[in-house]
Amino acid sequence: DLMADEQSNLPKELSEKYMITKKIGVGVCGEVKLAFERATCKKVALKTINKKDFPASVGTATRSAEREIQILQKIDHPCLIKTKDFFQTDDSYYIFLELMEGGELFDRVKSKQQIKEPIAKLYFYQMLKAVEYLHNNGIIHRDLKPENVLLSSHDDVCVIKITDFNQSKILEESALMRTLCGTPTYLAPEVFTDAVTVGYSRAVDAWSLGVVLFVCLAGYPPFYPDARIGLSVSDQITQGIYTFIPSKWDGISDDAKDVVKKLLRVDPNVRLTIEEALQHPWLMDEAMKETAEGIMYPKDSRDADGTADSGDATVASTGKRSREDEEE
Ligand SMILES: NC(=O)c1ccc2nc(-c3ccc(Oc4cccc(O)c4)cc3)[nH]c2c1
Repeated sequence: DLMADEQSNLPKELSEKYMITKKIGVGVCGEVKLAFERATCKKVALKTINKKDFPASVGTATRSAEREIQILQKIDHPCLIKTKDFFQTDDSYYIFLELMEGGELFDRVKSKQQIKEPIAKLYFYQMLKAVEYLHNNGIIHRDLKPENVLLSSHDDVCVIKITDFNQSKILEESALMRTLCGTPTYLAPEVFTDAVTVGYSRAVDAWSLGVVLFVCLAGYPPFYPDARIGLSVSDQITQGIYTFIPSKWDGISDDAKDVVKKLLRVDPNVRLTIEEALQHPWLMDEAMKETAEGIMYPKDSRDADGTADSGDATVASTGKRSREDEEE
């Protein structure tokens, strides 16, 4: 496990409460280790963010770390990772998170080559519900990928949780919104026409979920470096050029392909929103939703009349946010 010196420069109260062992994941901004709470012997994940890792932009690292921590402590949804504990020193943040025994979706797809369609649909439905919750709370994830989708167990049917809010963005009321609330007597026309396209930053999450769904179903990514394509990955993306390789996609339903096509639309204005994806025929599958709701809101958390205690409590206070809730 940890080298003695690493264990030694941890805050004393952290070492007294937890035993840190092996590395289980590496993020862009730090690493994730397996830890045990000494009092309960329960396993937890420890995400360490070193402030000094980006000397040049130490300000940015700290701000994004603080934003990540702010989001982690505010969110409450069965498909979003929860914080268990938190420590800070001059040069690092230590965030204790619930341990997801099934590991990262990335490794699951790698080991299974392709995820069976009904299971991919169960995972995708949970991702949509998690991102719907984030968007309704004015948060854009901006880094959705299989490495940031964790599985609660080794079983196919399990809860998934989205993690890593290091790249996330919190939507604030914008100057444009305040302008549009005023009297437009002296307002130039382009302010109105520009307003039509502002506020689609959340569409990036829909695109990313399209890529994640593609990878789960097909076992290969839609956009990847390949000399035979003759285009850089960024050109493939900006032109929306990808292939449904028949040998991989033959056994997969047309509805599943249709969701992917409508999420991988280059123009964010016509791309499927999270809400529209939840209404797509592929997701109109009561049996799947029954299974999903059953594992997301296990019966012990249900009250007498069997209704689930909604994980969207926070949303109730803020309700739906219009597209205009975007900073410029
Ligand atoms: N990037 C993040 O913000 C983040 C946040 C939390 C994370 N937890 C894991 C993780 C959890 C369990 C894994 O399998 C194991 C490893 C050891 C024991 C075990 O039971 C399961 C692998 C990765 N990866 C994470 C990444």
